[in-house]
Amino acid sequence: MPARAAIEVDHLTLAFISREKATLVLRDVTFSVPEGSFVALLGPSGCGKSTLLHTIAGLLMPTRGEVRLFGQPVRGPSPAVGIMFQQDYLLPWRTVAGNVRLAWELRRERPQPERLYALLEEVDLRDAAHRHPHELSGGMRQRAALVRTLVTDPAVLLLDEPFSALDYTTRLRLGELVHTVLRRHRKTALFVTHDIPEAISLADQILLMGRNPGRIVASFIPPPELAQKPPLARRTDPAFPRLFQEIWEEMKRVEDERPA
Ligand SMILES: Nc1ncnc2c1ncn2[C@@H]1O[C@H](COP(=O)(O)OP(=O)(O)OP(=O)(O)O)[C@@H](O)[C@H]1O
Repeated sequence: MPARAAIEVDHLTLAFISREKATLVLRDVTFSVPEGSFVALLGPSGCGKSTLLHTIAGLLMPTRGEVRLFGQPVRGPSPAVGIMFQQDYLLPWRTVAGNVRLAWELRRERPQPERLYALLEEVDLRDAAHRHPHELSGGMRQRAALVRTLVTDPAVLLLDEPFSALDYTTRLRLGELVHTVLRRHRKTALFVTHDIPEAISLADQILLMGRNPGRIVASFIPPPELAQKPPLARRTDPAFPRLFQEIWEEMKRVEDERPA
């Protein structure tokens, strides 16, 4: 039986309206993300990827169309959604454990120390639980942010370029780790990136957006021999450069196109 849709974006149009003008940012965007899958959103700068993520998170309201989570229309922020950003937004005066506990505090829920330490263990941060953010590397900080996002058990994760501030090796390692952890916890993820290899190495499906206005222009599904491998192993599979080439051709076309 096919997986049910965790996220449905249904003919979504969004314009930012001020007293002077209306800026159409997203036009008629339609796609769905099956439960438990990892979908990457690629597209040129300014095409509306973050705006789309914020709308799915219930932080922006559609001008037309609808977003649904597990069949329910999104009317505002939901506990079913966790977000990870490029910046970790850790509070400098709190320890790693204290930052993670904040996720429960904001929801007025009782912290669960066992769950906290199990997740820290899973991302190899158990020994850093009582350190402050300034004592951590960039990769450790993002791992702490991942635990803070996961600890309240959201079904859906929205990841807005969470690795882009990291050095290359850390970025590859963290991609592998996030993929493993999200699979293990059966999370659904929508992941924004500018990086085609990153999208191919992580995703079950890759959506390419065009701009002016933002819309979905193409969708790519990695072949099974690629999709069944973990992220780093995908990069050395012969199918990898073929898919890269296919996406790159389409991306060049999107980058060069004139406003619609
Ligand atoms: N509050 C706002 N009011 C007016 N325009 C906005 C607002 N927020 C974003 N925009 C515009 O919407 C467009 C899409 O922005 P968005 O940040 O979603 O793009 P993006 O694809 O995530 O870009 P990048 O890849 O550079 O992060 C841009 O042209 C931006 O200037």
